[in-house]
Amino acid sequence: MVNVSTDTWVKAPGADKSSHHANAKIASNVSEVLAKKGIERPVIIGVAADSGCGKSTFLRRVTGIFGTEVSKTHTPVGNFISVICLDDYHLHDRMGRREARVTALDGAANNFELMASQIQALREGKSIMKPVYNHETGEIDECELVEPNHIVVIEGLHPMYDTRVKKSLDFSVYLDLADEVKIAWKIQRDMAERGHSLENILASIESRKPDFAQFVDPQKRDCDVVMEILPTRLIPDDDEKKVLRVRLLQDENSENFDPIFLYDEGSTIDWVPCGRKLTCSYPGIKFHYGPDTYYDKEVAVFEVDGGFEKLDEMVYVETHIERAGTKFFGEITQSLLRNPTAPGSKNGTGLIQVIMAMMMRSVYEKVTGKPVAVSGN
Ligand SMILES: Nc1ncnc2c1ncn2[C@@H]1O[C@H](COP(=O)(O)OP(=O)(O)OP(=O)(O)O)[C@@H](O)[C@H]1O
Ligand SMILES: O=C(CO)[C@H](O)[C@H](O)COP(=O)(O)O
Repeated sequence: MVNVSTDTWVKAPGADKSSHHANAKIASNVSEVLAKKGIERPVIIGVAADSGCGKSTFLRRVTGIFGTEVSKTHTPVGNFISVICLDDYHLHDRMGRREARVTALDGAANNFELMASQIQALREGKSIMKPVYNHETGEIDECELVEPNHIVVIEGLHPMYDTRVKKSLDFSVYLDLADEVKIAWKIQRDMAERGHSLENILASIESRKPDFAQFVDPQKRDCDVVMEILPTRLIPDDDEKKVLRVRLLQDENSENFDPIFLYDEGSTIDWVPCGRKLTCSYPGIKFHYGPDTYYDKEVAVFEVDGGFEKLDEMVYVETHIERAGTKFFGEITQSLLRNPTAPGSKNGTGLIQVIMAMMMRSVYEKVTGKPVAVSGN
């Protein structure tokens, strides 16, 4: 642990943009953590999505792939990955935003100067004293120490919005939910877990739409992978939005990763594996793989529409998924089995989240040249 008192600290650029951030600091030299943890160069990964779109669920699935616990906390939980919630760079507290009549999604309501200087500092191996946005109170709490780690995930509304922050990323992910799915998940969460009323939830989603469209949604056009979560095409008008069609859009020309493919790279395949080797209940499951264009980019699409019943049978599907970066036979299936009750374990969201977690591992290994120890085989 870096001894905060001995480190020499300098005020972080952007700290003067808000009184809440006045104590934000950056260590003036590379922290001892790098040597002690054997960190070559911290790998920075951005995960962008609106509130309630599954970022935490995805990052919990990253558990086990790296052999450590990863949760939405502000200090390194495991010995490998740290997660920073970018809400911590809100310029105002909740009351301040109400008075300024601005939403948290608005670029002007976030301190990108501070975000860029601190994420770059972590990438250079320096520790930072970072503000903390408290969602319980809506206030901005005292700064806390965040040390560099092998992987630093920055997740939230704007990881790819500011060009300086975007340039610091080694891998970028966007979770793109269709409105009807986002509403279904928000209702499920904000009513069940946060006691909100249906009308408040719907009003909140509506009020956020203009700023979401202007400041958050455009990030999906230029990132390494997009996970689209849409209503199924296997049945018409699925009111509950329980059956999902999930598409992984993979940039074919990304610097740090190679897209996965089904069977034969570059081909176009529709595959319905239900039958003797994969137990499906209505409406079953359908895979698609093939080339497409996405905002003038060439992408390789891996799509899963529907769901499956028995997690262990996924090993049959896994044998036909190529270049997923697995380290032993059945690793994707084992990772699903590690979290059998996690949301989406029996549909494309769980499967593709595990695949993206393995992409994160492959990016780390490519950038650092260091293999990640395999856990759990
Ligand atoms: N694949 C899934 N299938 C069904 N429900 C899901 C799935 N992933 C997440 N959810 C549900 O959606 C809600 C939000 O998920 P989660 O907390 O992971 O999102 P988040 O982006 O981290 O939210 P926030 O930014 O508000 O903290 C939760 O109720 C969760 O159970
Ligand atoms: O879009 C969000 C990202 O999570 C939140 O609404 C934003 O961070 C403000 O949080 P709160 O509503 O708790 O004040």
